[in-house]
Amino acid sequence: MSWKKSEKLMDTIRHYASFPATGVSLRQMVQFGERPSTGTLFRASQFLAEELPIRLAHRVQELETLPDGLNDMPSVKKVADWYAQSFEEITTLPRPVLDKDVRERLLRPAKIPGKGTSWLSEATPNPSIEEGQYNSMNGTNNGWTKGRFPAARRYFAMVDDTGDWPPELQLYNQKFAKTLNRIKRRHDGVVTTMAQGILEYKRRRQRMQIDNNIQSFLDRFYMSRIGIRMLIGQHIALTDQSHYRDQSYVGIICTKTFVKDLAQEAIENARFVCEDHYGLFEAPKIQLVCDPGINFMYVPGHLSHMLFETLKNSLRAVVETHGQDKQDFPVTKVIVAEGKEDITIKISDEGGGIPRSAIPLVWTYMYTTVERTPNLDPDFDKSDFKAPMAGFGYGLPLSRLYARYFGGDLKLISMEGYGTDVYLHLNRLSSSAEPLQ
Ligand SMILES: Nc1ncnc2c1ncn2[C@@H]1O[C@H](COP(=O)(O)OP(=O)(O)OP(=O)(O)O)[C@@H](O)[C@H]1O
Repeated sequence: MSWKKSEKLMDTIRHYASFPATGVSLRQMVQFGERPSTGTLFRASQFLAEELPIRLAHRVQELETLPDGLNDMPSVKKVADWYAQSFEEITTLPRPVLDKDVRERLLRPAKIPGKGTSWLSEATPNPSIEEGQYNSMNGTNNGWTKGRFPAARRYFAMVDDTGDWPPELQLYNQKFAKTLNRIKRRHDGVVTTMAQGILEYKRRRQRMQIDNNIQSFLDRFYMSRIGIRMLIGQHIALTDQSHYRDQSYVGIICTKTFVKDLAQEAIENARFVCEDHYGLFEAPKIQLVCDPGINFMYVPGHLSHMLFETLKNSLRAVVETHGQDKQDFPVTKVIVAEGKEDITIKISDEGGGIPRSAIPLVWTYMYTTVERTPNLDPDFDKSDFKAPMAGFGYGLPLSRLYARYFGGDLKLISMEGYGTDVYLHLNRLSSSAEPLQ
């Protein structure tokens, strides 16, 4: 069944796109509660029922006005339609009619014994982001943007939960989570489909590389996607509390993410993919130096992704520099350091490094030294972006966005002729705001 957007829907999208997004920090998401009650979840649903359409609307508008005909590429149109359809589904979901008492109670913050009223802590500016770096609004909405942190505190808050809530609230929460689930699945293939759109554009225009405009659009677009999926994933997990019996989880956030365990797993996965890809009996070795006690609050899925992508790059460089038939490869070292502000992971390989002139290129989407970009099968849409050994040129730029999303960063220093050091900084204060879209 094909879906078409109406003019009326586009008007509503334009209206929502005139409001700025409200950033939420990792700490705020966790303070919001391990097992939120029906009333608290309802408040969060209400917040998201406004916040997600605002974020989706910005993306639809931007996708539709991309320069140089990029907006006309079939895959780009497909992605824009997914965003518009999801916008429609959230904004048309009927909300329960509540009587005055319930409405007032929903606005009363919970009192936590010994702690007073449970307003969330303020988000602090994200240290890795210059103001407006990932913002598509070009500072036209300053009046609104200034108020963004108090807004997050107002909406994303625990409510007074003494006594029962009317059944409509619970019903709405369930319906809302179901809608979010459907949306999340619809958007699974966004990264691959957008990559396909860029390929279509590069072929049509006979371009080798994308220009700065498109590069910064993609940065904004994928950063926004990380944020949207984080909010959606967190809300679904909090509504369906059966998944996370583990005490250290709040939704998809793990308050005790043990770096050594995750790094070990990423090393095994990257070596496995490397052995498989090059037909090696044994992939180059990776040495891990990490105090087993190091842990912090993070989203384990994000950390695994970044480690896996950077380790794969190192293994590929080592194998290709020293030759596949070599018996003994130089060992890649992964060193984890714990500071007050950051946990830093350094990945040092002896894979020959990268020429200085190519360093800016490694951060651009679709830059890869793989000769033939693997064909993007349209059926691939269904799954999330799972890269093979290499080939799309998305590994580094996307990993850097994941790092920056929670106030960290990813840096790369190379010694051409010897090897590369990648520094993955992870901000452990967890109070920094999302880069706003
Ligand atoms: N550790 C490294 N040593 C040498 N070259 C590297 C290293 N890491 C990255 N590169 C270079 O940077 C390019 C881009 O890396 P990136 O991870 O973004 O994409 P990719 O590995 O080619 O593809 P994929 O999207 O599948 O990860 C690589 O093709 C490679 O040439």
